This record gives sequence, structure tokens and C-alpha cells, in this order.
Amino acid sequence: MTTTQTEAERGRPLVECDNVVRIFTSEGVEVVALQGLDLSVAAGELVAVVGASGSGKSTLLRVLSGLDRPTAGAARVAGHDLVAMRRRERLRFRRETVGFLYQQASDNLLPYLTAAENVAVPMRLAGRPREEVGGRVSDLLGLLGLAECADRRPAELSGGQQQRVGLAVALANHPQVLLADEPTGELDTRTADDVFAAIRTANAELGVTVVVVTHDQAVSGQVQRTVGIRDGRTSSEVLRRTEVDAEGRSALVSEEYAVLDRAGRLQLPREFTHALELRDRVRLDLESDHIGVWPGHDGATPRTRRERAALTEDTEHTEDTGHTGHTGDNGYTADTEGEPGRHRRHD
Ligand SMILES: Nc1ncnc2c1ncn2[C@@H]1O[C@H](COP(=O)(O)OP(=O)(O)OP(=O)(O)O)[C@@H](O)[C@H]1O
Repeated sequence: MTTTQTEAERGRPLVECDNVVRIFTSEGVEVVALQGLDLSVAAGELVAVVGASGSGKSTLLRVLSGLDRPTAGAARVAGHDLVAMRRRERLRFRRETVGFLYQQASDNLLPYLTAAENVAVPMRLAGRPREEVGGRVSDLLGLLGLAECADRRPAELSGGQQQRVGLAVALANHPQVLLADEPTGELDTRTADDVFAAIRTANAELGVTVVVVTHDQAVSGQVQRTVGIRDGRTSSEVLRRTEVDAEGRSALVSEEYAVLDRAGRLQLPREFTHALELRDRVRLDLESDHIGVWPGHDGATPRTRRERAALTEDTEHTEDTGHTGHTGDNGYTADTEGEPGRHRRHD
């Protein structure tokens, strides 16, 4: 089966959101669903966007699938400008460039058609020749472990099989990007793992770039990169990679990063801000290899390195620890050396 991307194309940004804003107005009240969201997904990546209910996940997917238009900002998918795109281009984009997998099987499949007939529908709508349609249908059903289900209707399939047929439908027209909205939300853990395995197969074998949105934190175990979304903007990332030690043993390592946008904005994790009662304003301290963030307080207690340096002219305090003895120093620092990316607490 042909892959969607060549090796040379892998790695270039395929999905790009730059400061995307989406404001809904209902009954005179404005709801800011996306507030300056940045996201970049490279060709060939499999990324999960994870966030609580109301964080803006579905709004993001609707924008990326061309169903909705951002209020402000820039969004591009596979070279298509999602803000400027006109009706005709939008239709072709939705038919050929992106595939969509919904949470409910009833949104992915027509109940009166067999699995094979369902997979054929998007290709027939796109006007593909009959001989191509038959080959693609059996290739996809075979790849996703559904060959024996070809002639069954959705009601005769398990929940996991229905989602995998839905995946085959989404992939039918060789989309460059697969967008999945809570694709395993209705399934038990084992069946959800099977569906994720099928999504990974599609990503690896067909080269399709995948963006999955979910509220399920556990999904980060299934993907290479997890992007956290909070209050309509991306806030953190977890990267997973395999490390091999000197004895040749491999271990899966995951590291959490905060996302820094182009304007230098950073969202601190909620548990950090709660732990230190950080609010309204904080003091920043530039060190040689990291930045310290300190509660703002009332300005009466000197906190920053510069302020401490001024103090040390009068006292014998050492700067080695980065702490002044009198502050209690419960500030967090994000190290850039030693443990890159890890949020570490200084005791
Ligand atoms: N058409 C709309 N009109 C008004 N407000 C909307 C509309 N669509 C979404 N919102 C609001 O925008 C915010 C983000 O909604 P969205 O559906 O994107 O969140 P979500 O993370 O997908 O949530 P869930 O996991 O519950 O589906 C919410 O406050 C929601 O109420």
C-alpha cells in the first residue's frame, strides 16, 4: 500500500496553529473557546491533545478539519490556509486532505451498509474508479485486521471493530491528516488499546499524520507526544522516547515540558501555582542556566538575584545555592541543565 508521505517529507510541519483565537457569541455572551493557541505537528507524527472538558479540544478539531473558522490567528493544514480558504477549496480539503474519526460509531458508519460498503462511500463520493475502490477497501480492512468483517453491518460488529471500520472510512481517500475526537471514549481499556494499536498501524504503515483529542490522560502512553490544552491554549507537552543504557537495555522515558510561545508566554502548571500561592504577579530571576519564579508578595522582601546581590554587599550570604536564607525560598525553577525540561522543585 502506498504511504501518504515520502521520507523526505516526514518532519516538515503539516499542521500549524499560530495564536489561534475562536470566540463564540451566544445570547450576547462571548465565550473564548481558543485564546491564542499555538500548535505545530510534523508530517508523520502521532500526537494527542489532552485537556479537561471545556478546554477547547473539539473547537480545535473543528478548526483543523475545516468545519469552523478561527476568529483570529493563523491555521494551516497541509499547505491550506484554514482562515482564507473559500467554500470550494474547503469542500475538497474536507474530502481529500483530512480524515475524521468520531467517538460514536453512529457518526462514522451508515448502519444499513456493510463494513466494506461503508469504506467505499467516501471514495465513491470523490469519484474514484470502481477498480481502485475495491482494492483500497480490501487493503484497508486487511491492514486494520478486519478482513473477516467485510460483509458485516455495524450492528454485527463489536465496539472496537466498529471504531476500526470507522478508521478505515476516515483513511479511504488517502488523507494526509487524520483527526480523531475521543476515538476510544466509549470503549473499555482493552478495546481502547486495540483501537489505538490500529491508529498506530495507520500512522506507521500509511504515513498519515494523526492528531487525537481526548480528556484521557492515560493516552500519553499510546503516542509519541502529548500536548496539554488548558483554557483554550496549549500549556504543556510530554515527549516519549526509548533510551538504551550501556548494557543494551531499553527503557521508555517520558519528560514533561511547559510550552513557551513566540511572545515568551508560559503557562505554569496549576499545582505549582497553587503550591506557592502564585497569583497576579511573580518575580523572575535570571540565573546563568535557568529562570527562577518567585511569589510576588508585597515588595517588602527582596527576592531576586539582583536584589540579593545588593544585599550581599552588606551580609555574608553565599550565592551558591541560589537561595537567601531569610526568604524561606519556596520558589520553583525550571532547569535547563542536568534534567532538561523536567519541572524540579528546589528544596
Ligand atoms: N457553538 C458554541 N457556542 C457557544 N459556546 C461554545 C460553542 N462551542 C463551544 N463552546 C464553548 O467553548 C468552550 C470550549 O468548548 P469545546 O467543546 O471545544 O471543549 P472540549 O474541550 O472539547 O470539551 P468536551 O471534552 O466537554 O467536549 C466551552 O466553554 C464551550 O461551552
